[in-house]
Amino acid sequence: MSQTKLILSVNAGSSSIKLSVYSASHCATPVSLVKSSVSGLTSPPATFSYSNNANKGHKVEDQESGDVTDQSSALELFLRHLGQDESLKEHGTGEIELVVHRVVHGGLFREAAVLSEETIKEIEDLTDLAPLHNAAALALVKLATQQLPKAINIAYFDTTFHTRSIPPHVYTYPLDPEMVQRKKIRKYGFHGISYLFVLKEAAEFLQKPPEVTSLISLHLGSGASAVAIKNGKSIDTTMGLTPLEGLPGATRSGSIDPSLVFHYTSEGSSLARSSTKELHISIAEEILNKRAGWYSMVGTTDFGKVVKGMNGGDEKMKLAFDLFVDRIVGYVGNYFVKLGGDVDALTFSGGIGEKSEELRKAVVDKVACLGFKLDTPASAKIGGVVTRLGPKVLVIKTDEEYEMALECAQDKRFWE
Ligand SMILES: Nc1ncnc2c1ncn2[C@@H]1O[C@H](COP(=O)(O)OP(=O)(O)O)[C@@H](O)[C@H]1O
Ligand SMILES: CC(=O)OP(=O)(O)O
Ligand SMILES: [Mg+2]
Repeated sequence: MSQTKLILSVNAGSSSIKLSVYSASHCATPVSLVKSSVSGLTSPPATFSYSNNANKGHKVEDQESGDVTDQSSALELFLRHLGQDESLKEHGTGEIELVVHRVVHGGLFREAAVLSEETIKEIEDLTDLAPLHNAAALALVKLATQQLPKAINIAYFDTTFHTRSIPPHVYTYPLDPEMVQRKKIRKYGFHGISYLFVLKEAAEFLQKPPEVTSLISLHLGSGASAVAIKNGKSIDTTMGLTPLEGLPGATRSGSIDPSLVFHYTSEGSSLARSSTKELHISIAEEILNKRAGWYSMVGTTDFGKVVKGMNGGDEKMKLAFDLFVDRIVGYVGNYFVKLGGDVDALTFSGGIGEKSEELRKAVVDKVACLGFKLDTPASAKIGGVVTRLGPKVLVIKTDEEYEMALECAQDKRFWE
């Protein structure tokens, strides 16, 4: 029997940070001890929750945390609460030994990477290609290294699930091959940790091995994307070189006519004021990443408020909702064709996918011509990890933190 270790999973999204602690041993299923999150980072004040599964464990429910303004201050708050959580001392050495970080852009890394000076440098070089994510993730790595000095830090990448299998004619952009090669310009794809979790859960639910399971999966959160999974492998996804391509999001435009940039502002290529030493962001990139999406259309990053406003008769909110549905169903149609109609399920995940019955109903109604339908009321309670809403429609509560801990428990590099 191998030793038990405490793993801390750190999932820095664009509007939230999700943190979980697991007790794990090599090749065993990690046991969840603590779940915590800070949400609403783009619509302050942020909300902090902490819950230990043990009866006597530490608990904080939806506490407004005005002084938490970014992912790093969120991790500091979490670590203060973790320090007060006596029950963790009963597991393993009582100290966090492995910290697994979700790093959104992993370029061509083919597997998880132990964070060293060299791998951190490689990730730093990708920072400008995930302007809302990579710099924040690296700041968290630095903080975790300072505050948990004995732990090994490991990066799990959103990109690997896609870069392992998307074929060249899909990942190549029609541009000068010399420049493409030199600048490593290609579709990378993101949300891959979430899609791997969704694939495994959908396959188990459908009682099929993942290797023969085909899905159209939607990850709809602050950042939104879709993927076509053929026999367990990503064959296309909507995000590209950066997480900006494809579907619109809370503050992101998604795909637009590239010429629009030059019409929008004559200073598009100048550096934005928010550029830092670590992150170079042009004015155009700032507008399309941080000042677009439903935030720009209706002034909120919370899609729940978009739905509420629409239901209350607000026409602008309805436009934002309809536009999102339109772009989603366009990709569902596209991927249905790419999968030759061989689709085991259409799955919904992410904050919006898991919580908005209106959005799910609108999407499924529009793709009814492809054979998808709801036979369970759209208002059905979403319980457990997988909820079936129709013959080929599933809601899957994604868990990137668990997926990273599971992969870590299975990787012999961390247990020798
Ligand atoms: N009840 C709800 N209805 C619709 N959308 C919701 C609801 N609750 C939360 N959301 C949306 O989910 C988003 C967060 O999704 P999540 O996947 O957790 O975020 P992130 O992209 O930061 O990882 C929020 O920004 C909000 O737009
Ligand atoms: C890649 C991405 O957009 O991630 P998130 O939705 O967590 O911000
Ligand atoms: Mg997320």
